[in-house]
Amino acid sequence: MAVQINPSILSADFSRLAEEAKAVEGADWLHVDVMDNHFVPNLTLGVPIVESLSRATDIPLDCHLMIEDADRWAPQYVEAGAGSVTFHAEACAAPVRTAREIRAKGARASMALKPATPIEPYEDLLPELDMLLIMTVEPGFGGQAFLDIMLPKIRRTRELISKHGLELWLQVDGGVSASTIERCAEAGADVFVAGSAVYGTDDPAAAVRMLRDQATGATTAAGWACDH
Ligand SMILES: O=C(CO)[C@H](O)[C@H](O)COP(=O)(O)O
Repeated sequence: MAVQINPSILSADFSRLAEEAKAVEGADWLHVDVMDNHFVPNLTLGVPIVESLSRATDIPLDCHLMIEDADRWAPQYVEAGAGSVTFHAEACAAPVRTAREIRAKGARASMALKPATPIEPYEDLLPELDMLLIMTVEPGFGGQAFLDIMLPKIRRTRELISKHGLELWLQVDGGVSASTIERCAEAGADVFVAGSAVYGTDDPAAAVRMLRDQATGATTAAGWACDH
């Protein structure tokens, strides 16, 4: 699979979301950060805004639910127009049932792990998922420094994906920029969320292209791109 770059609207201007979506034309997905001020200490947006945004852009929505009670809410984001819904392992009582519900409603099912949550207890669940998100910052805010200590977890997850022969996408989110994306790609990530590194520039579409070129180069050099 070719690498994918998903700009995070957490760093966009929330009063102009439709225009901000147009500013990243060429991006693979638009990463929508849903925060409830309980699971994370920040509050952003919910179902009605996702519904409006899905009508305002042709870029598919990659909704990252940083909320409690994810089992209850995840299917509603599919109904609101999300093409991919990510729930947190730490906030989901029944990840298999929730992933199956997301898929049954026609979206891609994804699970996220906070930095302190290991991948190993979830190995048997991986076939139920279309994507695994490894947080490379503590979730809640954009503009944080990338956590290098997550690179071994990315490597171990890539090895598990290869071991089981899965078509699972491996996403990283938090502090992904021109100076960190190559390390993530070398470690095995293939879907990259970037907020400030895209929306913090004068030309967000050009930033997407540059990040894509860097990640593609690093993935090819690492030599694992062709086997999945
Ligand atoms: O999920 C998130 C924070 O919880 C954001 O998607 C992430 O932090 C993106 O912002 P940046 O690229 O500036 O780190």
